[in-house]
Amino acid sequence: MKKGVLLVNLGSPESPEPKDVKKYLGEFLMDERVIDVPLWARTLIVKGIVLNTRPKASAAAYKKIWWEEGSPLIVLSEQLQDKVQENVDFPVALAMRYGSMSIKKGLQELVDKGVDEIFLVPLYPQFAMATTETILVLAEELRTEFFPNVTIDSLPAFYNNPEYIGVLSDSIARHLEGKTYEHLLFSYHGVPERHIRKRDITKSHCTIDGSCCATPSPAHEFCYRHQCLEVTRLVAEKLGFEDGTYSSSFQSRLGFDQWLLPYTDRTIERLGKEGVKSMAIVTPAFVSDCLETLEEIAMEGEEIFQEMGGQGYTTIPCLNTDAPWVNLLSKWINNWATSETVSA
Ligand SMILES: C=CC1=C(C)c2cc3[nH]c(cc4nc(cc5[nH]c(cc1n2)c(C)c5CCC(=O)O)C(CCC(=O)O)=C4C)c(C)c3C=C
Ligand SMILES: [Fe+2]
Ligand SMILES: [Fe+2]
Repeated sequence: MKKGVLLVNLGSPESPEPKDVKKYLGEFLMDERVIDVPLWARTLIVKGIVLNTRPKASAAAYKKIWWEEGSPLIVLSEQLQDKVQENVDFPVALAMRYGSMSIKKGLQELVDKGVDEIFLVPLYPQFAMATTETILVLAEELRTEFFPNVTIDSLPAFYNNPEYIGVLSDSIARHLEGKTYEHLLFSYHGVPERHIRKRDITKSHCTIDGSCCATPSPAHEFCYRHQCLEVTRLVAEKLGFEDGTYSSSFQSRLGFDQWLLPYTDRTIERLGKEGVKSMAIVTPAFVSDCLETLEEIAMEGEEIFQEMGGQGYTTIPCLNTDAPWVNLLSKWINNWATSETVSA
């Protein structure tokens, strides 16, 4: 048996031009785990509405953050892959759930190198139907159809792993050193509330009423909201933050459904209106900086805060290729390779 690793992130358009953004959004949003409505309704929403309106605006946003080497999300994920490869003695491949760097190509690349035991690493600290689940389901479908002789293990969500919380807390503390800030906002990518209810294995726990996520339940294994709020709680505990100096919010909503509250843009607005003069913001649903952190948070967020009278606005980068994060991820991979159990 030969081992190999497949790191998987979300993906980006091929270029920040509207036609490429449209193609990418078409694939992404037609995923039944992202826009989780019947096919006819999804087709109507995505092809009839979103793809006729959004690509132009999204392309303009991508243009603001695009690097000479390409999409920040892809470039940073490739750099992460290279650094992890330096610490691991078997092949480390990289794939994206959407776009040309497909999971099928990633699996094929490993198989071509003689790999038949694969460790699949969704690059998301929290479980969500629209991220981790869609990766795991597609990888298993591809395995069954094209690579039946390969085995696939996967890294579970690591939102509450003490070493991950340590690495994230150290990064936050380092970026806040010497900075003045009155409030630290933990902004997570949002999902429609319906996604949380759908993955409630108890069928009754997730009332999303303010307290369910703080009440222990087996539902939390698949509760994105609980897993996000836990990251905030654990980091705040680790760094000794006082109540009232930090909070959590959810960004990047799409459409008219009820998404997880409170919304990040409204929270930044409220903080500014309430007279907070300086704030910092961290985005722990992402391990690599991307459109949602570099444009929506670092650019739009600052603009909103300043319009409301805020002055100091500090954006904390994602873990990207920080050595402690690279080392921790490499350690989980090497642990998988040497033990029978898979845990983060
Ligand atoms: C971090 C986890 C993510 C979850 C959960 C998630 C859910 C989710 N996203 C959309 C719609 C869009 N997301 C977009 C960009 C985007 N989303 C994530 C991550 C999560 N999404 C990332 C890392 C990115 C950035 C990609 C990049 O190229 O840098 C976009 C595209 C950009 C835009 O037009 O704003 C859309 C659209 C839904 C509907 C959803 C859950 C149902
Ligand atoms: Fe998203
Ligand atoms: Fe909950």
